[in-house]
Amino acid sequence: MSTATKAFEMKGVSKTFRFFSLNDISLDLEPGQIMGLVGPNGAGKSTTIRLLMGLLTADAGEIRLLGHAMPDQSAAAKLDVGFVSDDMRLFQHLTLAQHMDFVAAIYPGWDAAYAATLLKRFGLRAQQPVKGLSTGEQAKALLLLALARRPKLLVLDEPTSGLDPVARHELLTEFMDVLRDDSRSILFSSHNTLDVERISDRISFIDRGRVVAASDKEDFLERWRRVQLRLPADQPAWALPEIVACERDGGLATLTVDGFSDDWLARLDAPVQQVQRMSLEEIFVATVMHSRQVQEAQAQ
Ligand SMILES: Nc1ncnc2c1ncn2[C@@H]1O[C@H](COP(=O)(O)OP(=O)(O)OP(=O)(O)O)[C@@H](O)[C@H]1O
Repeated sequence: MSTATKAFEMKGVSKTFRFFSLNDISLDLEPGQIMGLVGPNGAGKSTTIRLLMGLLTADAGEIRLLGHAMPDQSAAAKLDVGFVSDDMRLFQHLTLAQHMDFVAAIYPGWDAAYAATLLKRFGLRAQQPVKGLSTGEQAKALLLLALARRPKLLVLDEPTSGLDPVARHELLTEFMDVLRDDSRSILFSSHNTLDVERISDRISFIDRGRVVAASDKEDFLERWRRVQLRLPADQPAWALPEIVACERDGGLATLTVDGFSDDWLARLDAPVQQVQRMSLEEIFVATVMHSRQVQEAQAQ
């Protein structure tokens, strides 16, 4: 196990609003890794990130950002954390160059050469007042300001929303570049499972205020399969914990399996038609649907 300070840690964190509660969130990230936080609308992704950044105070639990207790030590933590969320705004009457000067004056890690490279790569004009930039350009400008600080941890709430596919591609490439220095880490939330699948080392699924699954990306992709096999219509389906869904069509059954292995499949002792890997999007949907079914069954 690594002894290095974790990029962040949340233990048993809860927060209740009038119509929503975030329950018992426990997540952590090793330095040098990217975590994708994935969840449906209103799942609690932004609330989790706001708690982590000390913008909200938890009702219960412990939060550490680069080893600093939050929110008490947030000033120390934030020196080394770059944060961008989609409700952030730039000063509309200033140019991007003025923003860059401003950020460079505050943060000692500012890397002017890297900022110049990002300006070119993102196709931004430093001398143009921000109010003349498109929405996507403003999002890229915010990301440039965060990236060029070379923070130890980047926390990005929906960083790719509003960006065109080319800009998204450039940004994801930039994220991978950040991790060339293996003490740096990224936490980002997204609905876009393709982006998450492409760059994350760790993935956490969140739904209705709870973490419903969290593991290494490879582990998710290895464990889940769609298995199609022949099963006579009059024979009951298997009641096994690994089978999270079973669709039947005449003599065919399609199983969605979490915990697949060749040995497991052999135990079913049925003629197999097809075994397919699942995309992260399919795994995400199956995880959320299954967790909701379990919760609803428990509530009855
Ligand atoms: N300050 C607040 N006061 C009351 N309710 C809040 C507050 N902040 C968030 N919520 C509620 O918490 C729930 C989760 O919101 P949150 O923004 O964390 O979700 P999300 O997963 O980021 O969603 P989306 O993908 O749609 O952005 C929502 O129902 C929202 O109304």
